[in-house]
Amino acid sequence: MSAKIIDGKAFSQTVRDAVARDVTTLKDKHGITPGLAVVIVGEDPASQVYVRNKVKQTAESGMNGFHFEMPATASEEDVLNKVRELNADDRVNGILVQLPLPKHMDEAKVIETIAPEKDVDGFHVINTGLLATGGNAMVPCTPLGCIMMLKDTLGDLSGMKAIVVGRSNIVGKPMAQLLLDENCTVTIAHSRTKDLAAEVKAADIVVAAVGRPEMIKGDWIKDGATVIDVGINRIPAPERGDGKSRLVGDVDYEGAAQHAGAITPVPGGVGPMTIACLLRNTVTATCRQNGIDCDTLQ
Ligand SMILES: Nc1nc(=O)c2c([nH]1)NC[C@@H]1CN(c3ccc(C(=O)N[C@@H](CCC(=O)O)C(=O)O)cc3)C=[N+]21
Repeated sequence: MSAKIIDGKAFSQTVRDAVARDVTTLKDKHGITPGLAVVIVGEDPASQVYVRNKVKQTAESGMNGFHFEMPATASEEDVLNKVRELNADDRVNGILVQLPLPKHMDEAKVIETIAPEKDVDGFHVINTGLLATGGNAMVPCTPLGCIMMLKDTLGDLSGMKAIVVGRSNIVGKPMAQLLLDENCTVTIAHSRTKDLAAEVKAADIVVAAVGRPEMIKGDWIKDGATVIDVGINRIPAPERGDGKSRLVGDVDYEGAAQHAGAITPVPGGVGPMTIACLLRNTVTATCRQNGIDCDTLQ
């Protein structure tokens, strides 16, 4: 069997086109230009591609982008004050504080200081609570992108067995919640799971979000299953002969593609969808802050 490749790059373009149309409507009909503020503290080389793409695509969507870089030596209070300033700024509808933060800062404290209605990452406890209880949450961008790709590939997910490998607050837990909302039977696996291979083998949907290069082996995948690979791992690539590294996911792509019905590549899968969903969330936040029904924009 040879798997269908789920093209996150192409799908993200469709999402971004729709966002751009919504931004045009918000400007023309309501006189509002959505604004997204991104705060980066210190330098994490791993996230530089992300930041570059984000800034470029915010501009392309017609939104206002506000970019703040603070040194790694900034104090927690400096970051909290920046967040408070953005909370109070009417031009800013969405706030993203790039994680991870330097070790001397309390990430939870910074996140909980973001106004929940501007929390376009969906990391604030108000939003995680709303997601868990079926409310009107801001949904974290990566899980949102994953569920969009799954529904686009499979249609109705009702009754399917899904496994999420990884239990982080930013991907694993909200992903499991979204799959549950689609009436999947959901397993959350982690480092203490006994016989992970057997758990994965039972699943119709596999979402891998562990951050370990190629740890999910191809022969663990049930024939015909749909595989969503959230991992973006940079590893040495001596075979290239040019000293450069390469990107791999959390799934052994070549092996898994022999069994899967459909699979996301890395790069070009979940990553581009995450950014598109950040823009989508910024439009959603703008609508909610202004009492506009987002569904009627186009
Ligand atoms: N508050 C916060 N929210 C985040 O959503 C967040 C964050 N902090 N910190 C860093 C991580 C990382 N992240 C990525 C998103 C897209 C790509 C992406 O688009 N990758 C492309 C290109 C990869 C490449 O070529 O290097 C791809 O997968 O095809 C990568 C990484 C969001 N993060």
